[in-house]
Amino acid sequence: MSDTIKLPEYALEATDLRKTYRGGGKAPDKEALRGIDLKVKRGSFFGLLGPNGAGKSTFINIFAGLTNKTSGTARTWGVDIDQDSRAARAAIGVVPQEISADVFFTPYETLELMAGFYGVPKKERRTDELLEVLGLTDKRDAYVRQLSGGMKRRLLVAKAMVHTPPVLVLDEPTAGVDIELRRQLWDFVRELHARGTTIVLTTHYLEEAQELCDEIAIIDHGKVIACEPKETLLKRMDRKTLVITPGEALPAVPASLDGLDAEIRPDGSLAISYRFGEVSVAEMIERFHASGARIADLRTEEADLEDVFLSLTYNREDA
Ligand SMILES: Nc1ncnc2c1ncn2[C@@H]1O[C@H](COP(=O)(O)OP(=O)(O)OP(=O)(O)O)[C@@H](O)[C@H]1O
Repeated sequence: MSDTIKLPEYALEATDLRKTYRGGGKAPDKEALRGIDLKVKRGSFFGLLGPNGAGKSTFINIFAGLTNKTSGTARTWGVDIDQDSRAARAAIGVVPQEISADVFFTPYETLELMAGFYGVPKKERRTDELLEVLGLTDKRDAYVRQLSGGMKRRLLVAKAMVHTPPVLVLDEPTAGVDIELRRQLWDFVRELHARGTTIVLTTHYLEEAQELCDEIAIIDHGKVIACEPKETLLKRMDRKTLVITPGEALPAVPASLDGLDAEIRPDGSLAISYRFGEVSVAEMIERFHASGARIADLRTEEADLEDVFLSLTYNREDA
């Protein structure tokens, strides 16, 4: 990107984006996106989370040019996909969820074909560099069908990067990838992000999103139910848990803790869930001691993304 070009504030923007899949035969229509408003800031590492069938892939596929939207607007790198679909597509690389291998080509040929498809001039191609950073150099001339699942997935990442797009979208990139490969993949993606690529990631591994993303949106039943910086989202769960390991096994929750949300866990520890500012840790300890029991150990637990996710997506009324 040249410095003289004004960079957009948002890498992706969706306004009232809707998608209804028409049911064939007796199948009913499916409203997969029900008015999505979402902005992904340029330069962010954005997590798009949601339960199965929430609409994440549909959302991504509209930006990738693989699915037609029913209504609403979508802009990639400031370009409306209806007004200039070619320029919009050139700004984005999508690593799809499904592994569909081009079995008759080698990784090298696959990347060269893809670069040709995007109109990347020969001297600007990065085929060997991409194979190298994704650990595929020694498979450069093998048939793709001979690659392992993890290698095929890395080839998909390389394919999405041939035209050096400023926005890279990864749809469930580590499903079925072993820990070592997952780490390599994240190192690569982190490096891209550090060099300025905007990353949008969908994942079922909430720990992964919690570790990597700085901004998180949660989609459920085709609607955005939360979109905020990760830290803000985590603060929504202002509940903490005080976990006391008693000196001796407790037969029941001590009466001195009446009124508090306390339970004995299967491992024998006593867990008191409390809202920050509602009751102090000192008071809880004092009340525990008042029962005559001893404390062998003590710790607190904070909410993580999984708690937030479950509390937001579980049993929603408008679902
Ligand atoms: N081609 C299609 N025809 C009809 N319905 C579809 C089609 N593609 C997706 N759907 C439906 O649209 C809804 C959203 O699907 P989508 O794949 O976007 O969800 P997702 O959040 O990506 O799910 P997952 O996490 O399981 O990948 C689902 O109910 C799905 O069954």
